[in-house]
Amino acid sequence: MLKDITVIGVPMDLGQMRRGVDMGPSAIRYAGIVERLENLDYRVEDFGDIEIARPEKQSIENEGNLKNLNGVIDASEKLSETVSDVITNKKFPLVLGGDHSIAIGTLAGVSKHYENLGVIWYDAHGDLNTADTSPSGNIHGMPLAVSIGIGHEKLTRISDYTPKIKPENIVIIGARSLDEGERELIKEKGIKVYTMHEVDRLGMTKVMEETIEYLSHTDGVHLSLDLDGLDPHDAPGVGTPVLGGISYRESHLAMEMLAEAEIITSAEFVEVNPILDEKNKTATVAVALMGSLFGEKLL
Ligand SMILES: NC(=[NH2+])NCCC[C@H](N)C(=O)O
Ligand SMILES: [Mn+2]
Ligand SMILES: [Mn+2]
Repeated sequence: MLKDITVIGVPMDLGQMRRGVDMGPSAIRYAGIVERLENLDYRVEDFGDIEIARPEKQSIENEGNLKNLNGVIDASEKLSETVSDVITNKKFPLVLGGDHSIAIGTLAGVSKHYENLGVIWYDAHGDLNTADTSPSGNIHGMPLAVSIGIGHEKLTRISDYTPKIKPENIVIIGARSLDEGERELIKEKGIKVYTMHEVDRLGMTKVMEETIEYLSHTDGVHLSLDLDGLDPHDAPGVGTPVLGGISYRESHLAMEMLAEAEIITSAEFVEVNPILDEKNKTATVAVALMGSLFGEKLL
């Protein structure tokens, strides 16, 4: 892994309707992310936050079934450029959300730099909806579809190219809530998914061994970790919690195995909502997982 990390905050809340997720980056910084990584001998630079339009200032514009479309597009373009610059400067981009719609911008910035980018989508959800299939109109339920080139043109063409990633380079881990259209897309595109059934049945060790093997032909791997992939008992501060999730321990194991395999080239941790949290527990869990991802060990 690169020895230089740039932390980028994205106080995005336009991709869903619950207030508070814009404070995610602050909560993660408060939980000590910079110090944690510095203690592992990384040089860490905090870029600060990407500016997000506040709905109070600009009228909430819905286009079809896409809430706050223009605000999400603006932020995605800015984030894409910032992430791309970080990679050009040979630094590891570590993006802190914010709701999961930010993955549209992150992947737009990352994928330019790889021929064959792999993506690990650690999440209770597939985030594979489009305006037509989404039950909510919330764009945080759409970023993975957008990144394979499916959805509104203004979203799929962020940074002027599409698609960002190939369906066969994606592994979803922790899924337990999929909408009908998402199931169809998964089947149609043959996307690799480890639902909670497989996590239980195989155990996290096997799931990660297989994931690492499955992505071995890629030239970079982006980790997009939605804190709601974890069980709400361990990560209560999320906007769309789903019971029966991945445990804190399994998640540490997953991060440790990724660290050992040395395959992760960019990462984002999303959906931390301090208003819904218990004493910053979810941000603290996020920071602990980032510690493991970057090689923290007990002995
Ligand atoms: N990133 C997330 N937490 N996504 C939740 C999506 C929930 C639901 N599938 C929707 O489209 O609205
Ligand atoms: Mn989710
Ligand atoms: Mn998600």
